[in-house]
Amino acid sequence: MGCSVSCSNSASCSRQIVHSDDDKIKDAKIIFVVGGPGSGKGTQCEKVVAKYGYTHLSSGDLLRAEVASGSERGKTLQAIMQKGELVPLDTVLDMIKDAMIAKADVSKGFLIDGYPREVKQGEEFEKKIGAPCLLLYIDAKGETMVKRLMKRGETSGRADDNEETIKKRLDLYYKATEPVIAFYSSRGIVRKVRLVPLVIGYCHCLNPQEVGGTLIGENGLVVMAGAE
Ligand SMILES: Nc1nc2c(ncn2[C@@H]2O[C@H](COP(=O)(O)OP(=O)(O)OP(=O)(O)O)[C@@H](O)[C@H]2O)c(=O)[nH]1
Ligand SMILES: Nc1ncnc2c1ncn2[C@H]1C[C@H](O)[C@@H](COP(=O)(O)OP(=O)(O)O)O1
Repeated sequence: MGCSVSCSNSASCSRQIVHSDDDKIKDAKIIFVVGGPGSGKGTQCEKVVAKYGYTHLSSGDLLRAEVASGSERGKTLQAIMQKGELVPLDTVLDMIKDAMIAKADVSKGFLIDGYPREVKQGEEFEKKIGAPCLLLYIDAKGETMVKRLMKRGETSGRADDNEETIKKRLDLYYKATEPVIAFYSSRGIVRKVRLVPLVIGYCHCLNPQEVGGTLIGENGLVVMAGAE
């Protein structure tokens, strides 16, 4: 919801200044988090949130919440997601925007996980919301992603964590999402995150300069630890 403020000098000013919801997020710090299915986007986002207090918004989680609500829109989405396909751009973008607005007053910045899935999604996001300052690209081998998702599928209850749909999601990732990385690389804002085996505690594999100083504090190092 927007709020409006009237000009105090009504004699000289009859104009109303309207602060819309869009204004609330227009200067928000935005970090896209991109990677294949099961690459560990959600896992790494949790670590960044724990350390830096950013707001984590996963497009997949937002869509699954809509499905769980039982709404008509959720039913349509479920059918698409079960097949491992992308839902319509406007739907996912509206959901992300609403979620950002809802958190705008308390957020230090947003980790947008699972978006953009294709270059067009990035372009539309920038038109409707704003530009990202960084894109974290979580890199993982195809066979690693498949292995993890098959394992996750044993307990996740996710209709798309099965062999056939995982393969389709992976194919779509290579076809549609990898070009996103090339698109933002040309702007110099992509940071490729290679997960290294976690032995004990955190692995400091990126430094503040490498992430442009945007994600972290003065002495901090970005925490990105994982394992095959
Ligand atoms: N062995 C291992 N497993 C991991 C690592 N990171 C994540 N996982 C597991 O791999 C699975 C996928 O991780 P997620 O963080 O959900 O990956 P995601 O990219 O968000 O996946 P989607 O939700 O499908 O987009 C989960 O079961 C994680 O527990 C890692 O570094 N090593
Ligand atoms: N930005 C986006 N655009 C369109 N569809 C999306 C989307 N983010 C998620 N979805 C849909 C299609 C995906 O197959 C499904 C699950 O997404 P996800 O939770 O990010 O998992 P994954 O990355 O493993 O595919 O939700």
